[in-house]
Amino acid sequence: MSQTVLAVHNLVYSYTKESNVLSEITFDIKAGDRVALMGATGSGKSTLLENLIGLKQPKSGKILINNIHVEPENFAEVRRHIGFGFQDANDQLFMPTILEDITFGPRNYGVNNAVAIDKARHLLAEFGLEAFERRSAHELSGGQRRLAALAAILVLEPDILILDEPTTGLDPAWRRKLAQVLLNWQGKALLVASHDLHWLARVTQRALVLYGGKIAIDGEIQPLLKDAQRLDNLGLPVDW
Ligand SMILES: Nc1ncnc2c1ncn2[C@@H]1O[C@H](COP(=O)(O)OP(=O)(O)OP(=O)(O)O)[C@@H](O)[C@H]1O
Repeated sequence: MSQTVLAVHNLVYSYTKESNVLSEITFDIKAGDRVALMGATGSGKSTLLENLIGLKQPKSGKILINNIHVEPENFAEVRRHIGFGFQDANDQLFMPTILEDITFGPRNYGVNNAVAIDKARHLLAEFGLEAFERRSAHELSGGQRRLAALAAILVLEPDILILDEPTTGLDPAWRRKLAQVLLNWQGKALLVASHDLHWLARVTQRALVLYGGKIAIDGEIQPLLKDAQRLDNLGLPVDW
């Protein structure tokens, strides 16, 4: 049986004393699982993702990554297992060149510079960005920046990749390119929050849907996306 990479038990989170944004959130993600996190605007997707990586602290409940509690004393260790892509790729690219951005993480973890460069170049070639390695992030298009940020995450070989709205601002060709990159990245766990239902249907197999602060659905994505009425009831009308 596949190893559980992420386990969430009864997570509760609130911004205010009056009400909880998330409650009774329980689910597991195993190695090889490809999971879509869906929900209407304001349903709590980003809040949940930020709890998973320790940027926010739950009011109660447990989060385990590879059996390690996501708690302040373990953050450094836990973050070695997680790759997190922010909504804004600019948050992840800050070095003078893309090559330095991608090698920054491995070098920080003590990987030999030549090995780090080799890995980075391999990813740049896979993503079709090899000609841009000496450019800085602000000299790239939005789509190129997004893939460069993804390369900076994947170079660390995380056990779980967590992405928040990765297709925002991408045209159909770049949405397809991003999907192909993620489909080639097999065997590891993927959790991706998005409003882009058609794109999610190509990249993931399972849907977690947040509604009313809870997980309303945890099941196969394909039948759900064919059920327009159900999606509508969950605040996810199709083709709007
Ligand atoms: N810093 C904050 N203080 C108070 N409430 C907040 C804060 N950040 C978010 N919220 C509220 O928490 C709820 C969940 O927000 P969140 O950003 O997690 O939703 P989301 O599903 O990611 O939305 P979107 O699809 O628009 O990105 C919303 O009602 C939002 O207004």
